[in-house]
Amino acid sequence: NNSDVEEASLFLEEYNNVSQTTFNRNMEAAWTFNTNITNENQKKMVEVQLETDLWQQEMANRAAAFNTSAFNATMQRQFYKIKDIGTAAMTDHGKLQKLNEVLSDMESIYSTGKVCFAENDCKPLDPDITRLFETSRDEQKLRIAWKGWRDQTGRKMRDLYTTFHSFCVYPCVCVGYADTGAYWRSWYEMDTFDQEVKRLFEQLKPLYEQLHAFVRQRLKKQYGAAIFPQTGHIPAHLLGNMWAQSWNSLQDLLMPFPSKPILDVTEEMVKQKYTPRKIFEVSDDFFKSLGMIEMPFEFWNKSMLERPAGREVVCHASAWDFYNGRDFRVKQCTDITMDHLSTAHHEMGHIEYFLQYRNQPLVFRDGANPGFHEAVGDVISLSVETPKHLNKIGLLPNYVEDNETDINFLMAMALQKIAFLPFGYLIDQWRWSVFKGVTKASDYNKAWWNLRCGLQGVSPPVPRSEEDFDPGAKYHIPGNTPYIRYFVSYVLQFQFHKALCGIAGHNGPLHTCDIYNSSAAGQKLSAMLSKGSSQVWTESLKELTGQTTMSAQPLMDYFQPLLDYLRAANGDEVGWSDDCPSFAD
Ligand SMILES: C[C@H](NC(=O)O)C(=O)O
Ligand SMILES: [Zn+2]
Repeated sequence: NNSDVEEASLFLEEYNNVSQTTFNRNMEAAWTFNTNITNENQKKMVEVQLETDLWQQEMANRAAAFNTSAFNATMQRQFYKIKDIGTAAMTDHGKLQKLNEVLSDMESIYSTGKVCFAENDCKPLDPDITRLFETSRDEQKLRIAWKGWRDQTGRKMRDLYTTFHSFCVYPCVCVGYADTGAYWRSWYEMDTFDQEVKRLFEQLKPLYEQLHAFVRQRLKKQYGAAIFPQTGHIPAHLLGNMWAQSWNSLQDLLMPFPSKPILDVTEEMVKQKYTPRKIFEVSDDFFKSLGMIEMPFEFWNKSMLERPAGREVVCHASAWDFYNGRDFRVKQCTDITMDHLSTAHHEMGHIEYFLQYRNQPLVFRDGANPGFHEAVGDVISLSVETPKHLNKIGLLPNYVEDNETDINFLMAMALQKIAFLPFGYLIDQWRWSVFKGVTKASDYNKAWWNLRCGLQGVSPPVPRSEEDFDPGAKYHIPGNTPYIRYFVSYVLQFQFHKALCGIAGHNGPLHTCDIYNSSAAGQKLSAMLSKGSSQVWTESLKELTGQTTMSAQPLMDYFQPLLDYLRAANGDEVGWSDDCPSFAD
């Protein structure tokens, strides 16, 4: 085959030109469906997706005709990525079409799901049911909504997911991999990746157990011990979130020192008449303060920053690269809450990454690994959410710093970051076992609740069975978006934060650091982001932090003062038993 470097360069040039228009067209069709869910838009998206997959197959086949062994590392990496196209490699085009249809059907069921409290009283997840979980302390109403959401989403997807699943086990359609899970893990370019995340999870478990014990004890006071199972689990509908994945909306119940000012600035945002646009301008301002790239004209012109009236949309927030170096958008049904301020930073972090690597060859316009992409915005939020910064931008007017507010702040951050860890870890534990064929369709829900009970210490508030399909009630399962990336991000973002705080000249504990206005930090971060996926992520990590491995140490150092407080407050009432209460066999 062909080892001619000249021809190889011409092929890469052609690929980089044609791929921009091919992927741009694909993103536009997906955007049209995501911002207006209709049968016609769904059909069009599936059609364009198939055409894009087939184009990728053709390019992969042409790339395979080259012998790259004598090419330089960058060319070799580009050829590798052009050939590494996952499920798009499926040669049975009928099956490929069916796969894309099943996925879009599940996405549609999830995004149009509503919880009905009465005949003509049905509410969507965003904003209504999300607000209910954040603000209601009515256990019965929460239980109805918890069950209703799962009846209207997961329960309706079980057969579709079983069909999807049949495409993803061995012989995997992702050419060259044992199954789809193996393909997804390959993006981390280390064959010990699953052991690495397991090691990190075990290392962080003691922090989670202490937080879980403290929250359980407070919630028992709030709701009475009678509705808590003897096994030590926390009923999942009481944790302020539809999936019990972040507990920060319970701050009013959980502050160690309740006499001090509350750190949830939602009320102040509403009082100051914040709009969705204002929320994104606050985030844009932070990136500008670091000397990074500000949001371009198209971003403000073409994003969907709030839920439109009169049509169905996919409300789960996401950031979009239209692969032409100019057009980048966020789609978010923004509500005026602190959680959405944080989400806006998360999504804009993706856009900043797109902007930083927009001149890379197309196959390098990606995160160094998927966890990097999820971490960018959250790193900025670690500065924004400090009381010092919230005070600076006028959202926390009467704030006085002392030891008690310090612990309160760490508790607020732990309810976001520590609470998330087992959830961020378990979703792909479940999915990888499904893709491997270890978890069969007949055990989907049992395997799910074994993980939810075992790792997260939560229990279902109503009995579950294999009639249900609770994984389908979480966006990323019907959306087929890998999830371990968020667990990786929650570890990496503290490593990034520690490094950037050092560069910004911060003195004192990590949790008081705010890198706002530090052009030195901005330059260092930009330099790393601009590399995209052109080099292995350990090189990118080294350029930013000096380390070449993921480390939970910065996260643990950040929360150390809280851990000391929790250990003293909890005594030995810590942990839960492995058996899963109220799972009907
Ligand atoms: C943590 C994850 N974030 C995201 O999807 O952007 C979630 O919302 O479940
Ligand atoms: Zn994200």
